Amino acid sequence: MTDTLKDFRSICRKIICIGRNYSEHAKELGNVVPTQPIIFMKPSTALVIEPNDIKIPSEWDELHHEVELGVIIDKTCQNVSKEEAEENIGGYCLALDMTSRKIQDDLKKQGHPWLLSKGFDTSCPCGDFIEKNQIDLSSVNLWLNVNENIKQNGHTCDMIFSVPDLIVFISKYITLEHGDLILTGTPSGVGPVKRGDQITAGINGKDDFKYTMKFNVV
Ligand SMILES: O=C([O-])CC(=O)C(=O)O
Ligand SMILES: [Mg+2]
Repeated sequence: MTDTLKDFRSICRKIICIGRNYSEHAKELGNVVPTQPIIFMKPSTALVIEPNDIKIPSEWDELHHEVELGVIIDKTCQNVSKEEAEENIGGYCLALDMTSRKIQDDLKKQGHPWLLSKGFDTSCPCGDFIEKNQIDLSSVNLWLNVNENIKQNGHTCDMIFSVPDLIVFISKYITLEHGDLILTGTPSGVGPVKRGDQITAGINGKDDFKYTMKFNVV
């Protein structure tokens, strides 16, 4: 792992996101559980870091919060095998996939891409680099509070497609590069936030490792 990866938020060239990777979340929005990963992207301009705010675009009233585990790619790779997948991971981060559910629903009905609903500026709040050895992929807890009320509390053991499976799938079609970020999907409990709300999110990893971040919604 090279040192520049600690600064992944400024070198990241692409953010690849997974949709419906937890069956409880697929069901809560009335979607079928996928049989292969659903992928979409956010532009790197979607990234926002503390102490900056999540900005709801002016014509919209609310966004949905989705807390997710972010995987940061170390080595540029294509066509990765399941055995090699782990070697290409440089570290992790806590991330939010902020979504205009109303816009996404309208786009879905029309069969259009989701980009506008999920790729606007500040739609990807992201925490600091987390060392690989702090995370055991089979037992990561992700949680999210809105105004001190718990809304999401999930475990990566409930992912439909594991992180290695996702790297195998994506790298078959898209070259993964140093600093790329993969958002691995949200557990259930997504819901609205409005201007004036505060989101606190956290990740609990190995050996009491804990990381939290806080964002105001404006
Ligand atoms: O908008 C959605 O429900 C798809 C998605 O990003 C997720 O499951 O994390
Ligand atoms: Mg998501």
